[in-house]
Amino acid sequence: MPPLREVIRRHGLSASKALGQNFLFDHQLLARIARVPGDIAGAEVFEVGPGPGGLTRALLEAGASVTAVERDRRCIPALAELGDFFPGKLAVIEGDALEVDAPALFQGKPHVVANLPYNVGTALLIGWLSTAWEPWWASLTLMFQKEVAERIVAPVGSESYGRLAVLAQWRSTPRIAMTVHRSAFTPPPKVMSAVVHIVSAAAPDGVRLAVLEGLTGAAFGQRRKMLRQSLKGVPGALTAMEQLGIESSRRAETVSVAEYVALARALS
Ligand SMILES: C[S@@+](CC[C@H](N)C(=O)[O-])C[C@H]1O[C@@H](n2cnc3c(N)ncnc32)[C@H](O)[C@@H]1O
Repeated sequence: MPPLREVIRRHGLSASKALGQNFLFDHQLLARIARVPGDIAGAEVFEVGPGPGGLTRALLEAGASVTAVERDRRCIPALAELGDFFPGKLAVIEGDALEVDAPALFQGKPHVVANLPYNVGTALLIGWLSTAWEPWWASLTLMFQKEVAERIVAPVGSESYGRLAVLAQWRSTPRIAMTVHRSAFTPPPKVMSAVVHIVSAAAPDGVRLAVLEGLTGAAFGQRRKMLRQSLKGVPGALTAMEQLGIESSRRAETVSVAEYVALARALS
């Protein structure tokens, strides 16, 4: 296979700021990211935003079958060329990952792997955590700016703890698998990055996601306020808090994921 930098030069793939493009070239680093989901030999992988295909190569080299969605038309010929080295193992779809019906693309449960611009990555993550449960994916391995990764894994009581932490933790287990220095990217972004790995867990019984989201939206919408104030507008919340022994003078960031789940169950 030709070196990645040569592919980029030949296809004129200068990084586009508008598309949030920061490319990774370090072969060892890419191989480490491809190992985060575990042994993917023979497994299906859904890659979002392959760009010139650095991570795609690493996933294919690890033995996966990759279906990739890329929005930048310029990258498609370079990805097709990569596919020629792994016959039958790479399918590329030109399109917007926010609009693609991803579950329909797979027979089994794919591992999802993505290095995306942060706004797109967060929107997709929220969608992937909000699907019917058990989810259609086997695991999520996603690059984020470090601060967003910290919000996903944040423990109760920490500054980063909020709606995203509760959504990511109430029926799945997220962890930061590795941090990635900004200098690893071309061009380097302003901030550090981290790879988050998420596997699903059993959903707690009797809890509706919409109710949980309503609660956390209200509570963290006014995170400095006491719960008796911030949850005043959520029907039944104050009574449920009392029944569950959750002090109404507490603030949103002191309420654990299990306590939000118990409250949502009482209101579901
Ligand atoms: C940060 S770059 C990463 C490229 C490559 N995966 C790497 O690690 O070097 C993000 C990629 O996502 C693509 N992208 C951005 N928004 C997208 C969207 N909504 N759907 C699909 N791809 C998108 C960009 O064109 C770009 O190729």
